[in-house]
Amino acid sequence: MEKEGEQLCEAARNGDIDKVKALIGSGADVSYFDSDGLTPLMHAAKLGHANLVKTLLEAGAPWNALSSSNLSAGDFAMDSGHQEVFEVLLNAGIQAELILGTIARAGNKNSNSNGDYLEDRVSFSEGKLVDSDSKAIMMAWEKPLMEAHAKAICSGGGHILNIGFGMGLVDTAIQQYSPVTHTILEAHPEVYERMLRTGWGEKNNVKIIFGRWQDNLSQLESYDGIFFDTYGEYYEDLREFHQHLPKLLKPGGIYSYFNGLCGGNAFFHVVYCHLVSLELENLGFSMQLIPLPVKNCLGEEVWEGVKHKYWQLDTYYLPVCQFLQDSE
Ligand SMILES: C[S@@+](CC[C@H](N)C(=O)[O-])C[C@H]1O[C@@H](n2cnc3c(N)ncnc32)[C@H](O)[C@@H]1O
Repeated sequence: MEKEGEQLCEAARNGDIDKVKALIGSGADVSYFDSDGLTPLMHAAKLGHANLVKTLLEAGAPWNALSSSNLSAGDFAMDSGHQEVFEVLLNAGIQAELILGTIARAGNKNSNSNGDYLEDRVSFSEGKLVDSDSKAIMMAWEKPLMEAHAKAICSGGGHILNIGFGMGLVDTAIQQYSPVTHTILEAHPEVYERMLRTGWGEKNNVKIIFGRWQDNLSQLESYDGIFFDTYGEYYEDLREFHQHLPKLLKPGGIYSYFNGLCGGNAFFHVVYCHLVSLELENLGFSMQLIPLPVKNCLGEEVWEGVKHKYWQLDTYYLPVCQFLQDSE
């Protein structure tokens, strides 16, 4: 098996599609990792062999396998500038995640993703808010990003909704635009208690709703700007929130969310940016991703004492979604 695996990797490197097909036909393992920790798909992607990439994917090669340095075939294609291979892998990733998502939703109907986190202790310190496991809930390096999100959702003034207070960075920035009303939904008891202690309950235009957004939809109205940034939730929760957006956002209103999906891998992040774009466009929103460089605000010292480095990319893509439908 090992011998065929090595031969498959070599044939993939050489772009020898006939040899690859013959080896697959005789049972070679398409998900084999060679002694460098690379799969045949990674080799083909790295060298830009688009047809070979398609053949390997059709034979069941995993699009999302990772090398020992945490790179996928798509990362290799991106890094080497092989556009056609990149697009083939991107489509494979989107298709696979759409199918897996549908299966997961069918089996997961009544689960509550962040029940444990909401019962857990959190602690605030200089520059960060962490859970009891030292995982960062929110960090000060995100301040310029939060300011950019606030600017986007407040561009039309009016009534603003923010879901997830955290360190209050985005809410502080929203206040600079003096919205008519500023509604904040926050589910964690200690975060909520700190909001009250620091005077958020006394601001004239602020309405705080304590609880999970899922349990408080009936208290919400419709808004000119909405921002969504929760913790301990997953893509599925974001997706579920998006199903409510057509009711929550006024025509012409702006919606944005913290775009941290798969922030540890550049190619997976691109796959998820596309998935969310597709889904929002299907719901009647236009979607733009504005690139913001973040490399310079992210030195190694930023992550000291934090368990999981949730962001490792040089660019942040700020989503700006506009509701295009006319009101009837
Ligand atoms: C990443 S922080 C938000 C950071 C915030 N954008 C800022 O600028 O500081 C996420 C917040 O969402 C809250 N949260 C988590 N799940 C929630 C839910 N289902 N409904 C409402 N708030 C939630 C968390 O308690 C936490 O305070």
